[in-house]
Amino acid sequence: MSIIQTVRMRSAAAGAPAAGAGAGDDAVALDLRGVQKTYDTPGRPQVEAIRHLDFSIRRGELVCVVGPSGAGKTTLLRSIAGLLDLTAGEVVLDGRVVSGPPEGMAVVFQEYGRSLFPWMTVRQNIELPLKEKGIAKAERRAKIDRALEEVGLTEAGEQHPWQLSGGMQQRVAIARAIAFEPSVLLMDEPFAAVDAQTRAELEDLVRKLWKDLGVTVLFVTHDIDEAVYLGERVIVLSNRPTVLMEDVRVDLPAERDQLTTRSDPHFGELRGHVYELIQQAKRGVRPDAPAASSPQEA
Ligand SMILES: Nc1ncnc2c1ncn2[C@@H]1O[C@H](COP(=O)(O)OP(=O)(O)OP(=O)(O)O)[C@@H](O)[C@H]1O
Repeated sequence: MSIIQTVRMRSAAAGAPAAGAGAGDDAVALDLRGVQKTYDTPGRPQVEAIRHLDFSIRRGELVCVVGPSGAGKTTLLRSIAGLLDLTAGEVVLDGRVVSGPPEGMAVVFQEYGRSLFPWMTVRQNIELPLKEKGIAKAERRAKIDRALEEVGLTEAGEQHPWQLSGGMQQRVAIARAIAFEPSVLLMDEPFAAVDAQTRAELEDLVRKLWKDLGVTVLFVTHDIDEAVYLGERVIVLSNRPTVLMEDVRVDLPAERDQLTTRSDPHFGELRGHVYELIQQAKRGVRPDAPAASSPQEA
């Protein structure tokens, strides 16, 4: 997906207030209520991607989503981002039903190379959505400075993306997202295309930003270790059509680092548990499967 789509996402109008909004829970940033998505392409068989998803994310939480390949992770993310029409249910962001790309959301995609404009400097790339939002120049400058500092790229502002490493480019994409000060930051396998060492650094950057800025993060990944290392919760999806396998609470200490956390026996237990859930999901075990009938009933 391109930055153009990302920028448009941010500038479109927010949806209508959700039923019960106002009396709602201020602590909930994102609420999925009975979300269903079936792709219905004329001339092609229907694809039921999401059968039923209900979960919420509290303000300031960092939640990861994992699931087997083809489970519907991207469909889920695009549904939350207001890029797909749902078949049923609703996504509620800050008490408002998402009916198109919402104002308070920013997305970081895997393909940093395609999401940054190569002819613009790093600062100009970060500035673009701020301009779209109508923020005055002095304030834009301050927000860009802070975002660059947060991602450790203060010196790179006048460079172009193609002059930077892949990891640095992804930092620029993250800086652009946080400069915008979204209510919810969606990250779609953002580190899948970088080397292992850079990936570890970027994971630590996400934890740091999350703590510094208090932003709510929904992070989709294929990587079970990454999900457990980063998240306060890991939402495990079933195979397609998707339902929730389990919402796993990651009760590891808030202070995490690559060495200590990953060698914590409890990290190993959590990792093993999520791994086992994914293996079950791949075998077709799912919570909504009808219970096997007893011989008497057969
Ligand atoms: N535009 C579309 N039209 C029809 N079917 C689609 C469309 N997009 C996705 N699908 C189907 O929906 C299902 C879920 O796809 P999705 O890309 O959301 O899964 P995923 O979990 O992100 O996959 P992966 O782990 O491989 O990235 C798949 O069967 C896919 O083929």
